[in-house]
Amino acid sequence: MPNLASLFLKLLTLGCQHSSSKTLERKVIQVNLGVMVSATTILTFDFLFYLTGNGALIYSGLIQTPFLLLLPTVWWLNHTGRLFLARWAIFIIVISDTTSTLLLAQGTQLLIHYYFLLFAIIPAAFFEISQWRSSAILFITNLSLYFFFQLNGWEALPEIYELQAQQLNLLRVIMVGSSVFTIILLLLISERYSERNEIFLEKLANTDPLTSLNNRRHFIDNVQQQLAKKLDQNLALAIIDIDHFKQINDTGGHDAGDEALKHISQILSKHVGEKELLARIGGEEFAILYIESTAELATKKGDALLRQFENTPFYYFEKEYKITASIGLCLFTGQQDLDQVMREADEALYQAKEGGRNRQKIKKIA
Ligand SMILES: Nc1nc2c(ncn2[C@@H]2O[C@H](COP(=O)(O)OP(=O)(O)OP(=O)(O)O)[C@@H](O)[C@H]2O)c(=O)[nH]1
Repeated sequence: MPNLASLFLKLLTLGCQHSSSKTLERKVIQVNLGVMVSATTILTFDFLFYLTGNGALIYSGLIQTPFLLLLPTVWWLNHTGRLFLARWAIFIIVISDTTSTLLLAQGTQLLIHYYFLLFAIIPAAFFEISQWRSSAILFITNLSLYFFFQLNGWEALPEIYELQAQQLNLLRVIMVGSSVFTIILLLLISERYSERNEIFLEKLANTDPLTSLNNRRHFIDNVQQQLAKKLDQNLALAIIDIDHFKQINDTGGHDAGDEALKHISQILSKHVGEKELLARIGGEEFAILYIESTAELATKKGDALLRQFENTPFYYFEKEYKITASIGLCLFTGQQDLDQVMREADEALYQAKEGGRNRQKIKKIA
């Protein structure tokens, strides 16, 4: 079973490695899925035709065999990076398949010409906006084919007229239903992919790429949201600045500095509670918003953090780097301007640095 699932996933994503964007990747997946849906539809109808025992329908199923065998070439084209050709290939195959079956066996009796409506709509999803000419050609061709057969009809092989009315109706319903199902499936994939892309882009816009912590902008947005929750709160904003960070870069190189920042981020992530907000707001500067925090609680937390830094040295290529930090803390109630709170915390941080580093200073604004 897991092998089947991984095979399905492999076939679905064939060619994605050649896609230059998430949108193109989605289209490649839709084309690959189109191959699966087309093959399943052909095989299902072949089976149903076999069940009816009607010779003309069984013959119409046989006519489809070469097209069924051609479908994997679409996967092969995607796999080899010929994404544009693959999209044309799937349409040429399914249009030829439908037309041959209609002309040589089924006529318009089973409503197979309704598929032309499906083939007219889908190119808009399969091709990119810049390839609108392909979408337009396929749209006009398929719509013309649909109108032609809808208005003029086409005679089926005589044996098809021997089908019972009930059988014929059932096959018609399945034929139209499968077109609608295909459209819904492709729409769902499109929606799911767009949703995933939005989440991905949002994360990218909100996160610091080096440490994966929230960035400054996202931190400020989150704090503003916290302030909007209620008027009077006990909040504390801490700005944490690593002491003499430049020395790590100077001694171990920029890469050592980067690794040290990751190490520091891990300590900070473990330190903050579930509801507290943490971010990297500058090069070697971090911020925490403590919620429901008195002066005593915030001081305790700050002290614990300073000890944690001291007790967790950073190693890079077996060299030990002692890490200490200075903290500027501002206690506030949520009714003040955030810029003012940040300025006060910065001022407290400056005092902590001036006072000899590896310490915290507290300010309170009412
Ligand atoms: N490796 C690395 N270094 C960074 C990054 N961002 C900032 N820095 C470095 O951090 C150092 C900050 O130096 P300063 O602002 O002089 O402060 P400091 O050396 O930490 O000293 P004090 O803050 O005064 O204790 C600079 O050398 C920056 O190049 C980064 O993303 N990666």
